[in-house]
Amino acid sequence: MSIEVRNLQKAFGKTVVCDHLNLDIPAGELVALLGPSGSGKTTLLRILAGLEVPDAGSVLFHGEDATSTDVRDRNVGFVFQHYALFGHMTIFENVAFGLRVRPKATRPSEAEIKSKVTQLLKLVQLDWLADRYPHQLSGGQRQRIALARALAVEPKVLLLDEPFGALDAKVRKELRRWLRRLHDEVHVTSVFVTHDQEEAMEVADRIVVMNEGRIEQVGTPDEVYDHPATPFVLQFLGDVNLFHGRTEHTPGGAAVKGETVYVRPHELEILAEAPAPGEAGEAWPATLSQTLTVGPHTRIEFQREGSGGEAGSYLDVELPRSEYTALRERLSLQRGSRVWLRARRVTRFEVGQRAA
Ligand SMILES: Nc1ncnc2c1ncn2[C@@H]1O[C@H](COP(=O)(O)OP(=O)(O)OP(=O)(O)O)[C@@H](O)[C@H]1O
Repeated sequence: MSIEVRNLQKAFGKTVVCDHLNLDIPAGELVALLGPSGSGKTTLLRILAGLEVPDAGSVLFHGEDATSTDVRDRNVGFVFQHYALFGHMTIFENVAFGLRVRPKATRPSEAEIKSKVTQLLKLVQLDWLADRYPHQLSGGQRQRIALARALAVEPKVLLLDEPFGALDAKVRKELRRWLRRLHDEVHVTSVFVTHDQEEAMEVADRIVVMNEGRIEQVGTPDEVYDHPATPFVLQFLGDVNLFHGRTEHTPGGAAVKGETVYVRPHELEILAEAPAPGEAGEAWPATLSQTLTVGPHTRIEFQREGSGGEAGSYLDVELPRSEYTALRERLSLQRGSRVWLRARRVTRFEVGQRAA
């Protein structure tokens, strides 16, 4: 089922949490709402669910206005970060719950419930845990059961709020891939909230980047990473080095037009000497100040040289560990080494600002 959000507004007191939001989610997509804490992701999700009422605007499910439809009639499934399973029920009964509480007319038979729950437990690859109780499961297993329980009632839309937030890094990673595969099997339109850009990039078909109640950009993971629409998106999706580019005074001198140049750490290469005049790419002289190796990557911190206002500021370069080791040998790199850093790729944004 497709979801459309039209001109949605919501404020808590004076805090505007959803600021004229417009969004189209085609049926069957897996979409991530990504943004920092307080950007309005959860509030948007709760409005989609019918747990929160917007001040203005509308939500359409499959083209029909669902803004005032009760949460029970929206046919949505939820999975939350701390989605407590019923502790006194077995895993099987937890998953069966949504089917058993249906009104008699639409309640499946006992045989149908058994077959459906077994099928769902197989889908989340935990059928061998059917007779256990929630406290006997790991956190990751519990979240998979929570998903099976949400899917049991065949929701038209699945809403997940930081579903893996409470789990440790390794389990989170496993569950992300698992969620992606699961979605490829069931194809239910799904929206999940996360503040983790890696999680969004790895799992989602499309990412909605939110900031201060507004949508900054909607796009595939590649689109938002390679072609960020705003400086916020660029900076939120990964580390970046920042340079202040040229500044122009507009006629009359009332306003200053500037430019900021952004380069990601893995887009900088280390050269022993200044590039020859006319060679492509911008380059900056810098001094190596320290290196840090974490797993397969080495992060090398440099300080800019020169006499401009940015002399002394730090620049990060990131290389695969083996590549850095080879380069260190070749250029005899050590703390204090003077090199040039050349950008393979830069992103520029104009900054229009009033002159002081
Ligand atoms: N019921 C409420 N009453 C008052 N303020 C609220 C309420 N719910 C949310 N807020 C405020 O609205 C803003 C957005 O909250 P929301 O939970 O939607 O953001 P979020 O992007 O999901 O953040 P997080 O990642 O921290 O959950 C926050 O400033 C929050 O304090």
